[in-house]
Amino acid sequence: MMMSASFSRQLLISTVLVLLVPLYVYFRRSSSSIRSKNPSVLPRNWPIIYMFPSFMANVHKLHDYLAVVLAGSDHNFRAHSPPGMGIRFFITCDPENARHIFTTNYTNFPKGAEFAAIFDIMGGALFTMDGEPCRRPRANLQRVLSSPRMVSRLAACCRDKVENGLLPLLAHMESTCTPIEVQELTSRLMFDLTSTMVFGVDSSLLSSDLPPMDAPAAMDTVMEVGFFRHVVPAACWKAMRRLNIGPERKLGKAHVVLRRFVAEMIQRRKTKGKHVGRNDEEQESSVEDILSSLINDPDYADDNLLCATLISYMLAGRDTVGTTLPWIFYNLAQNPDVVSNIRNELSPIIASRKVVIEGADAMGSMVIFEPEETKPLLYLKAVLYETLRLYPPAAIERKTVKTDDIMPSGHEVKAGDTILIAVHSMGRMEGLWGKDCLDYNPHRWLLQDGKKLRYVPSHKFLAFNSGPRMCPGKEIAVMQMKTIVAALVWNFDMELVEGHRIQPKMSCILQMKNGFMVNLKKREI
Ligand code: HEM
Repeated sequence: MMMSASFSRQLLISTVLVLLVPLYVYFRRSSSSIRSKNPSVLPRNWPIIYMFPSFMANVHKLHDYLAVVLAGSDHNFRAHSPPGMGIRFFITCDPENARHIFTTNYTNFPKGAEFAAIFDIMGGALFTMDGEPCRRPRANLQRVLSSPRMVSRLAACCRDKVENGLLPLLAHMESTCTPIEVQELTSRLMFDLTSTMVFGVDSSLLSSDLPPMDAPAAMDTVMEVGFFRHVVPAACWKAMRRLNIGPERKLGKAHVVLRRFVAEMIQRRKTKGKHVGRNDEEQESSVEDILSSLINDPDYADDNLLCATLISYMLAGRDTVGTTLPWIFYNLAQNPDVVSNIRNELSPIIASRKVVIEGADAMGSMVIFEPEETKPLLYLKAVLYETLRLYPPAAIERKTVKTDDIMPSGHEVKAGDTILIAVHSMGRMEGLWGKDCLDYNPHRWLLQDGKKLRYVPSHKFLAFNSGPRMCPGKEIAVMQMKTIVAALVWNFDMELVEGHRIQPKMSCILQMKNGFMVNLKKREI
């Protein structure tokens, strides 16, 4: 699943080379826009090459770099190209600006044509759409995802997968003293769960023979080359695509793999013999997966659009939860007190209901938790939110400006400007979260001795987006993460493999570059 070291190098080299060619990607600090509290942390503005050296020196740790720059510039930062080039960036992690962009004046800040071009594999799908055309597909999707039948089916699938896939596999690996790469495992798990949600078919990647991960690897490539496309001028990556060289060559192959995967899954779904699409009324009551809600919809008669849409839902479901889970376990491995608190919250459930997993053999019995049982748990939810505050999978949101506007922070933006909303930085600002903003502390989410979850508006806690395009899968994601984390934390102790370095990958999604290696030990309960 992980990007190979050579591709990683190739991506970095291509990024550097392509950035060196056109002068217009060089950032220039607009002196009037920065009211710095600490000018030393801001990118140095060199003659001719502008902020290019600072940018290149930090591109491998872009999110941390942006957090420092934004903390030093009152949460807002403007970067321009040299005069005449017409490239203007406004980078912000100011919640009031986020509210303006995502809600109050939402129609003035579309994702834009360049965003749609960067994610061309999802061309025409909801994810790349803007404005009024979103309304219908979004409403349809929300209807499907919130139907009681779908919700209970997804909960049952998740529970069964934990019981019959995840726990036995972990028990087996533990018994053979095999260190576990958590990110690959959660990627397999979430790929299977998301395939079931999207196609009604389990892709069975989470099994003891660890089958090849061609389609998940292709999805990772979409996100990694998407990052490349974001940071180099469009003309450059488009030329590389025409010539079929560098990262674009790898992306072309990934597109083929993903389209083939979708075609196979549709075929398997049909062969399964379920009623895929009937009359509206019957379909409404029988929707068990997203595909059956689309297959007879005239809006999706075009096979390319259907394929793009199904790929986008696979990415929305797998990438986000699959990326968040390793960060949760990474934080738990370093905070044993948080692990104890989770176990204390789970204990009363065990007292009232215990399920013994068959097949655990010498490992003894294991316990799972029903999604209904973990639903009311507030501390566990606080653990999820605290992880998403510090490690949001979509670390940067990109918008464009339709007509000239003034931000609540007082900054002017012009039609055609690009706005980057630094979601990752927003979770790390002292002014927003207090002096302990960098500490992992789930208690910050709790009130009244842990009896109430603190309300934080979505424009300040942006992990699930905000406004009309807020994530429609939030409740499902929370259910899945609670079920998985509860089972793992209750049944196993987890220890980081010594010397393993954790760092984010250069990607549109906040994956770990080297994965996350741990040793597991079955708990004696
Ligand atoms: C930790 C879990 C998750 C997080 C943090 C998350 C976050 C997000 C974010 C930030 C967006 C906006 C992306 C953008 O417009 O640039 C989004 C959109 C979306 N999410 Fe989620 N998501 C999660 C899980 C899920 C799940 C499990 C599903 C499916 C059941 C899902 C379905 C979607 C869809 C379909 C969209 C597109 C909505 C639109 O464009 O209007 N997400 N999500």
